[in-house]
Amino acid sequence: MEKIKVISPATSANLGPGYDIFGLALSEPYDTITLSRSGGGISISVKGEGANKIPTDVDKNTAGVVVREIIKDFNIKEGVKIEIEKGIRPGSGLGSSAASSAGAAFAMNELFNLNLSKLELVKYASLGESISAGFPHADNVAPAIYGGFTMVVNYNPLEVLHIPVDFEVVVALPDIEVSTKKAREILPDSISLRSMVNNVGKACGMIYSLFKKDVELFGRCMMGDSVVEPYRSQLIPGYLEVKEKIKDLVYGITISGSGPGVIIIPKEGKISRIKEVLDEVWACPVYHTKVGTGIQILERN
Ligand SMILES: Nc1ncnc2c1ncn2[C@@H]1O[C@H](COP(=O)(O)OP(=O)(O)OP(=O)(O)O)[C@@H](O)[C@H]1O
Ligand SMILES: N[C@@H](CCO)C(=O)O
Repeated sequence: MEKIKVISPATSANLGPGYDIFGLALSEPYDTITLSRSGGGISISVKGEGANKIPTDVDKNTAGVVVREIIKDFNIKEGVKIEIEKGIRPGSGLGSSAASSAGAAFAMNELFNLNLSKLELVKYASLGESISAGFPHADNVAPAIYGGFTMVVNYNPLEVLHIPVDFEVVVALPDIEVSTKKAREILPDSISLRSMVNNVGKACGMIYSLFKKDVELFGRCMMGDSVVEPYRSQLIPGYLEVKEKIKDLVYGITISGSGPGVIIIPKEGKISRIKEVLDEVWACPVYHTKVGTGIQILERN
């Protein structure tokens, strides 16, 4: 194989109480990533949403870092041309940086027949997250690779659990820039025992709800985070207003990843009213989508 083209989806990390643990793959938006074997070295081109804000330097681009590390570890003698078409705006809270790193890891595995497991792909992909977030958090790259709902239950050694799920979500992307690095820096180093008990309880409720297919329980527990949302909501003007205005139209709403994206679990028949509220407050892009199945191959030749 000389060339492979994949689509790598947006993901929503944390989902309220599952900070750095829970993640959900979305069906859209997504990045399209093409890797081709080339004579030597690594080259990167980026076009699409927010391309002007994304470095093409191998050591600063999340896909570049992943390709560089795989080439080194597998002693690959060829070069790789990376073409990224961004469908996910960077700094969105929708796993824009993760979509590129996960897509690159997945495509390298196919292009060079490396036979890496999904867990190994997550390990490589999370190296890309180190440069965008300052920490190799895997809660966006895991759902991009596995699809559905994922839990990073341990970081060292890495352990990822996966539950395939299928429900509708609405994602709003206000025109506000929040960098993951900054949104991590404002969080406290320690929390009270009471907050810990609250968040663990809500996280347990969410996992149980997936086995019971109880989307109401999922959304209600997702809104129960008492640790992260109180800090990060300050970085997203309009968030608390939207939350109050749509509370009767949704099963749940929370900040997606580090924001400013917001993930909403809508009640049946309420989508158009939800969109009206989002339009009144933010007049921003809104995706009515559903949980996705992760990275897909578009072409290989
Ligand atoms: N291929 C890439 N795609 C997107 N962002 C990239 C890429 N390579 C490097 N970056 C950098 O990563 C940063 C964006 O990552 P950040 O984690 O802040 O946003 P995000 O991935 O959309 O959000 P989140 O991780 O909260 O879901 C930007 O500074 C951007 O320049
Ligand atoms: N868990 C990470 C996800 C970033 O998308 C954070 O919230 O900082």
